[in-house]
Amino acid sequence: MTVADETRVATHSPRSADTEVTLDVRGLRMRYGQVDVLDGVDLTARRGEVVALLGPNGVGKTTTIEILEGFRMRSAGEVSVLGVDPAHGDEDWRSRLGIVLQSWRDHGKWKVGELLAHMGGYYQPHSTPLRPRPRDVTELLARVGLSEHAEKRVNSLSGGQRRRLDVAIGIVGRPELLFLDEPTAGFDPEARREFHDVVHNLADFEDTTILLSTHDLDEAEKLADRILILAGGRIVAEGSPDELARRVSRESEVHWSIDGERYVHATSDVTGFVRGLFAEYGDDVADLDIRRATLEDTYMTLVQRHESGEADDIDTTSFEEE
Ligand SMILES: Nc1ncnc2c1ncn2[C@@H]1O[C@H](COP(=O)(O)OP(=O)(O)OP(=O)(O)O)[C@@H](O)[C@H]1O
Repeated sequence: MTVADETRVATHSPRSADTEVTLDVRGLRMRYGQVDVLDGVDLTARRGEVVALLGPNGVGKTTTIEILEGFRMRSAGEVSVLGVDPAHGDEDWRSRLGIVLQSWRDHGKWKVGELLAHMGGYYQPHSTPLRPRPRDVTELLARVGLSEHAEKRVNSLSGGQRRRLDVAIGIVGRPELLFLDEPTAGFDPEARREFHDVVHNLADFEDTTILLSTHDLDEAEKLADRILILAGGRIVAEGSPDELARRVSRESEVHWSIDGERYVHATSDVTGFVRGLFAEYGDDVADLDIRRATLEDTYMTLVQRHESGEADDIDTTSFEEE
């Protein structure tokens, strides 16, 4: 398995407006008892796009994903997943989805390789020339870093290895659309990096659409073309990490030093400021560093704004202008 280049930050090209929409959700509502957990969620994803769903604990991320997977009936709203309403999805539709649940504790006595071959068997009748199904087990084990564990029983795997197997099960059928619910919980840094490589490859080379929920903002920033923040039952912000950062603060911090003395200046015109700095001090400028609000800063600000009731309108311009 190749080691991922962690400097790569969702660099695959943005999907154009005419790229096929694989996920389309309008006014999704979910009520548990007297509580409206989802209160009008709108979201869209295009083929090959990686979309990250962020939000505080208990906000309804898993509920949303389970509705899209067809595992949970919604209270109201329109939902189209690969052109089908999940409430009426048949076997053929299901074979086009890949699912990595938050926890999957079955099949403990199976050997890893055997389990993947068994699971893969379900997809064989749904193989197409464009998407040969299932994936080759040896290739799949290598891809998720489990080659050495093919003969081990599932219940003897570590937590992180088990999670890698969950990912392998999710992609054995070469899905067009992959749902990942907190996929890297329990991963060590190396496994996380390798997993990110797997996701980039799926999106870039196989045009797989990916919807993932995560609490790891660094992971969201590395993987996602677009980030959705769910709060109070709705998507309160969406956009690329940069677009979201600009919503919170249009200013970036420029740090530099001259003759060992350190300076910092906040500006919304970084290019103009830096040009002026070099025009004035030339080669004396050292340690130049430009810092924009991190996704964590942005996320905290947007969620707190929402919780304090001063939420602004959803900014969907990035998506509509594509
Ligand atoms: N079957 C159910 N019956 C009643 N309430 C439920 C049910 N499933 C979930 N809930 C409630 O709905 C809310 C949303 O839960 P959900 O698991 O979708 O949140 P989440 O955003 O995925 O949370 P986390 O980040 O902690 O995984 C929670 O308050 C939860 O307690």
